[in-house]
Amino acid sequence: MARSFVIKVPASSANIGPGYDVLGVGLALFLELQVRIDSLHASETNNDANNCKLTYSETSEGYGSVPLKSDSNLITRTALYVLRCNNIRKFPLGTKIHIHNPIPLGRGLGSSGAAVVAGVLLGNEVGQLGFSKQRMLDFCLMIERHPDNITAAMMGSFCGSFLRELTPQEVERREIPLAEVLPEPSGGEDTGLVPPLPPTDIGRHVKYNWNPKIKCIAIIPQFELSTADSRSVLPKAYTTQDVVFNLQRLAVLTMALTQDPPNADLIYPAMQDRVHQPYRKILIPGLNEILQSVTPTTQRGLLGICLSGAGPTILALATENFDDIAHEIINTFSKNNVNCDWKLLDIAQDGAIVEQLPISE
Ligand SMILES: Nc1ncnc2c1ncn2[C@@H]1O[C@H](COP(=O)(O)OP(=O)(O)OP(=O)(O)O)[C@@H](O)[C@H]1O
Ligand SMILES: N[C@@H](CCO)C(=O)O
Repeated sequence: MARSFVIKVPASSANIGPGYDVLGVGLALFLELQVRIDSLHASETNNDANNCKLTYSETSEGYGSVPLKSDSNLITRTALYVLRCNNIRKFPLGTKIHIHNPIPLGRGLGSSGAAVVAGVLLGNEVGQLGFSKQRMLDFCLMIERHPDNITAAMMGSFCGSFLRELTPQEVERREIPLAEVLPEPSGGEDTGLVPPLPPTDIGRHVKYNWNPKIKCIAIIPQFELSTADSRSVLPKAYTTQDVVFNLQRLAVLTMALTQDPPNADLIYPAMQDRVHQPYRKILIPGLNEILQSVTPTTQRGLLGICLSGAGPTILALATENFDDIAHEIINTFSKNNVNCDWKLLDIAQDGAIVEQLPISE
């Protein structure tokens, strides 16, 4: 019998200033997969080694560059990893997936986190594995090995998370090469390898409140910066002073963003950071000037400003005056020869969801 369902996963902004690899907020901009499984039309998916035909909407971010073979696309590779951990080698016969992706790639809005979360939900759903969201986080964290974007995309809202310490045996299961977790695109024969199941509860998280008056302005430069490149410029060690600087602000910020009315005098300084932004300035022309010059004093309604995730997007939190704030930042970027788009985004409260659709012949 045919089955049809939709998977929706929000974009996310990680770090929020001092919360490097800790804080993440889900944003109401959704990666969407329309999935149909119909074995009576299996011939349509015959030319894919894993029984899966992928299409990508023309209006999506990454159209033309995102691979559409199931063993190379991040979403379906992730789903295959989940299936293979559970001894299922392929998608069910006649699986068709149409992807619509409005999340810009490599900009600091959690596109890869959303793709990984979507892939794990897809594997869980097509394999009818019945995993909880908490268990699905474990699979995600085998692939994207910091929990901030992943947790916000899976759980929604404003989250704080950490990776728990693993036992030596669990580390062995977690430290297997990524190529074994996500089989390399090969075009060759399935090796039959069964990857180990991930340890349980790798990631622990809490959801904080978020004052709904606080809106997210994302100013999105028109160039990509991969998370790997943006992490490569960070130091291996920090001074006690810089660590304490961030910890103090992190503790205050999580509560400050819940308070009503939001207090810019508290939020703005609590969003300062000494762990990642200072080092990433060399990769993002104009970042230094923007972080220094756009303040609640210069911009009515602004509460705080930071790099979104690994950048290059800027996240400005504000209660009003969104257009002016965005254009002030866009103008500074443009003086540095960087063109931008911008979006005003609400918080995605619920995180990733699967909606079953009525069966049609
Ligand atoms: N919908 C998608 N389908 C397939 N691959 C995707 C999709 N979204 C993202 N990717 C892959 O993830 C890469 C971007 O990941 P990267 O971690 O560098 O940036 P990001 O997730 O957008 O930013 P950040 O992690 O800082 O928020 C893309 O180049 C692409 O390879
Ligand atoms: N915390 C991560 C988020 C990007 O994936 C970083 O800043 O590198």
